[in-house]
Amino acid sequence: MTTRPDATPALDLTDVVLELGDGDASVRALDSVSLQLDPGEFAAVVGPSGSGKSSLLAVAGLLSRPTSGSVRLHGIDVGDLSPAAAARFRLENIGFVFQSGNLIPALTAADQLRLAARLAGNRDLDPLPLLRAVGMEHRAGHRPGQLSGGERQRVGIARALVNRPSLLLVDEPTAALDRRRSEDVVQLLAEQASAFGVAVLMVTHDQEVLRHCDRVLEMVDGRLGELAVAEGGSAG
Ligand SMILES: Nc1ncnc2c1ncn2[C@@H]1O[C@H](COP(=O)(O)OP(=O)(O)OP(=O)(O)O)[C@@H](O)[C@H]1O
Repeated sequence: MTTRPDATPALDLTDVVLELGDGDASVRALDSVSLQLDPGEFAAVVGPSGSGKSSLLAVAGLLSRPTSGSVRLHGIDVGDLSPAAAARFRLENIGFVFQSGNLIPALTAADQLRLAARLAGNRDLDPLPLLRAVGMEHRAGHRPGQLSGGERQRVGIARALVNRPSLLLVDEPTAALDRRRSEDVVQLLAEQASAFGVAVLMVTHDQEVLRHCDRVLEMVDGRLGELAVAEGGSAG
C-alpha cells in the first residue's frame, strides 16, 4: 500500500451525505461516506447498480455538492467554492476518464490534448510526450473514428492527465473493451498513478482488473467500505 502518514491526501471525504430528489422520492445516495486517497494511490470502487458509485465520483469531482460533510482536495476545503471557482478548480486539479473515452469526434488525438490544455490556460502544450506515455504517439493525427476502443480510451487517459491533475476520476473504463485491452488500460492507469503521483478513483464492474489496484472499496446502499488492501502497492 502507498499510505504515507505525513502526506496530505489528494482526496479527503469526511462524513459525506448526498441526498437526491425531494420528499417521498428523496434518496440518500451517499450515507456518511469517509475516504482518504493518497497521492499515487489507485483505488477501485465496486458495488451493485444504484449503490452510489456515480454519486461518489460526482462529489469527488465537484459536480455534486454534498448535503453535509466535507470534501478536501490536497488539503483545500472545496465545499465553499462558488460554482465558477469550483469549475476552475476542477479544470486545474481533476481529470475525468469516461466509459468510452468521450472524445470529440472532429479532433485528432493530439488536438484532444491541446484543447484540454487550452481550456486550462496552457496554449503551448506539446501533446506528443503524453501520447507517447500512453503508447499512442503513432496515432497523434488520427480522429476517434479511426481508433479502436482501447486506443480511444488511451487517448482519453492522456487527455485527463494533460493538466497534471492531483486526482483522476475514472468511470467504467473497460466497459467497452475486450479482456486484453481492459487489462492494458487498467495497467496503464496504475502506471500513470505511480509515475505522476496522481490519486486514481475508478468505478468498475470488472473483477479481473482489481489486481492492478492498491485498494478495493465497496459501495452498498450509499455506504462505503474497504474490501481489500493489497500489500506491496499496485501490481501494475
Ligand atoms: N437525480 C436523482 N434524483 C433522485 N435519486 C437519484 C438521482 N440520481 C440518482 N439517484 C439515486 O441515487 C442512488 C445512487 O445512484 P448512483 O447513480 O450513484 O448509483 P451507481 O452505483 O452509480 O449505479 P450504476 O452502477 O447503476 O451506475 C440510486 O438509488 C439512484 O436511483
